[in-house]
Amino acid sequence: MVKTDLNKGYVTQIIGPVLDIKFPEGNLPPIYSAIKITLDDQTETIVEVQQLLGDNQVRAVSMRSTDGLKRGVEALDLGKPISVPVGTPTLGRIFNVIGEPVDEQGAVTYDETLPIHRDAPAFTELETKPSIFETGIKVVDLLAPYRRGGKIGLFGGAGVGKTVLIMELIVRPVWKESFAF
Ligand SMILES: Nc1ncnc2c1ncn2[C@@H]1O[C@H](COP(=O)(O)OP(=O)(O)OP(=O)(O)O)[C@@H](O)[C@H]1O
Repeated sequence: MVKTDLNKGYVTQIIGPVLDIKFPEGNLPPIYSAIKITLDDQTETIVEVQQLLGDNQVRAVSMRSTDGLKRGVEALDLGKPISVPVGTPTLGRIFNVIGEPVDEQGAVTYDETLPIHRDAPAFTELETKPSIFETGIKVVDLLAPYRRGGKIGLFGGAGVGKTVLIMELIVRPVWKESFAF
C-alpha cells in the first residue's frame, strides 16, 4: 500500500550499518519499507526496515555507508519497499540495490519500477510453451540451451569461467539487439 501522507521519524541510534528510527505513534512503517534520510549536504541514504522494536521504533539496515549520519536526523518513510527500474531500458545495464545505474553509461529513462521484495510469479502466470533463452553463445545454445523464464545456475571448478559466462549472458542479448547478429 502506498501512503500519501509523508510519515517522518528521526534516527535514535546508529550502530555501524544498522539504524534505529523512531516514528510517531501508530505510524510505524512495515518491515521492508524503504526510508530516505537526507543529510545537510543533500546526500541521500536509503535504509530498509528489518525489525519492529516496539516503542514506535524500527531497526533498519543502510544501503550505503552510514558515515556522516547522526542521531536526531530526520527519516522519511517512502511508504513502499525499495523499488528499482525494470523493462527494456534496463537490459544490459548494471544497477545497485537501490536502482541507480553504476556502469557509468549515463542515466536510464524508464517507465516502470518494481519493488525488490515481491512474490515469484504464480505457476498460472508462467508461459506454458517452453522456449529457448537464446544467448548467442553457440556452445550454450546448441548443447545446453537455457529455458526462457526458468532459473539458471552455473556449476564449475574454481577459475573455469563462471563469472565471464554470467557477464556474457547479461551483455549478449543487448548486443544482439543493437547489432542484429
Ligand atoms: N572462454 C574462455 N576462454 C579463455 N579464458 C577464459 C574463458 N572464460 C574465462 N576465461 C578466463 O579465466 C579466468 C577465470 O574466469 P572467471 O573469473 O570467470 O572464473 P570463475 O569460475 O568465475 O572463477 P571463481 O571460481 O574464482 O569465481 C579469467 O582470467 C578469464 O578471463
